[in-house]
Amino acid sequence: MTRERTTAEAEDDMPETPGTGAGTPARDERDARREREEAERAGPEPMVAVRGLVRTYGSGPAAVRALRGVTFEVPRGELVAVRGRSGSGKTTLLNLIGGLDRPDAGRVVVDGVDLAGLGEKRMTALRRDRIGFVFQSFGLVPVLTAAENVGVPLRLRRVPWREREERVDLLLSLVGLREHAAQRPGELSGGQQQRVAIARALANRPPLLIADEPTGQLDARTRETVMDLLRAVVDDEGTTVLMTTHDDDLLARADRVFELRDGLVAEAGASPGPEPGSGRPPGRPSDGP
Ligand SMILES: Nc1ncnc2c1ncn2[C@@H]1O[C@H](COP(=O)(O)OP(=O)(O)OP(=O)(O)O)[C@@H](O)[C@H]1O
Repeated sequence: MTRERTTAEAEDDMPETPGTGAGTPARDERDARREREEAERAGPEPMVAVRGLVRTYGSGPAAVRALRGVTFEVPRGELVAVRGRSGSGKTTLLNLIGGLDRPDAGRVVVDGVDLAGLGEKRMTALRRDRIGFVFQSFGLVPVLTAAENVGVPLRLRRVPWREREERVDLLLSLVGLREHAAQRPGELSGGQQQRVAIARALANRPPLLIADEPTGQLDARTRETVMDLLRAVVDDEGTTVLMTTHDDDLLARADRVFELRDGLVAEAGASPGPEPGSGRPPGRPSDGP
């Protein structure tokens, strides 16, 4: 396939004139333009870009090298799963991407923001506004009702009462729990609690939802509902979801699966029904990279 020559490529073929050599302002401008054009050709920037991530716990002979140079990307609008044996570093990886922990080396860019450049205040704001977290243990406040739990992130952002009520109502409908709005976590099943946690994570309309073993504590039937919900969050809400899981059924519903092994990551496969033109082969995730 032929494509039109870019301005930078056309300029490259032009004879050098005095004053346009390497290191000159004209050359710098040309390089910058070429980078912009390459970025445009490469398409939208990923929701998450991780480069050479290293995280070691402790030091000396007892040191645990949880991540030894992890590089991967999470494209926007996909349900992406990370799997790996217990202790392979999945939670460590999510904590670094979610800004809950800092790496020893490497880069994490979330929604175009390089986390390394953020102080604690801006990191907190990024976590609040751009990332929703869902944990295996739900993390709901026991004394608050389902509706109040979902409304917590909105209160933190001082969203006015009426707008808050509307958003909470919409979110509880989305997760199928409108009828349970006034119940406290202790009065809900595990699957219902996880759905409240997902609704709460979506309260601030984060572009990225991070979920650590979201179906880990659930029985088969409630797992199904939560899996449907995560798929709907991606397909209907346009949210990007990055999750860790051991659950084969959930892995099969992911658009992309990465495997963490020996502190490194490899793409393990894609689920059936790739997007037209994505070039990804159909089929369940393979057993290894
Ligand atoms: N705070 C910590 N201090 C010391 N070692 C840690 C700490 N957190 C994790 N580790 C170690 O780092 C390695 C990776 O742990 P991590 O929790 O990221 O794995 P995981 O893949 O999420 O495991 P699981 O599936 O069991 O949750 C493990 O060997 C673990 O023991």
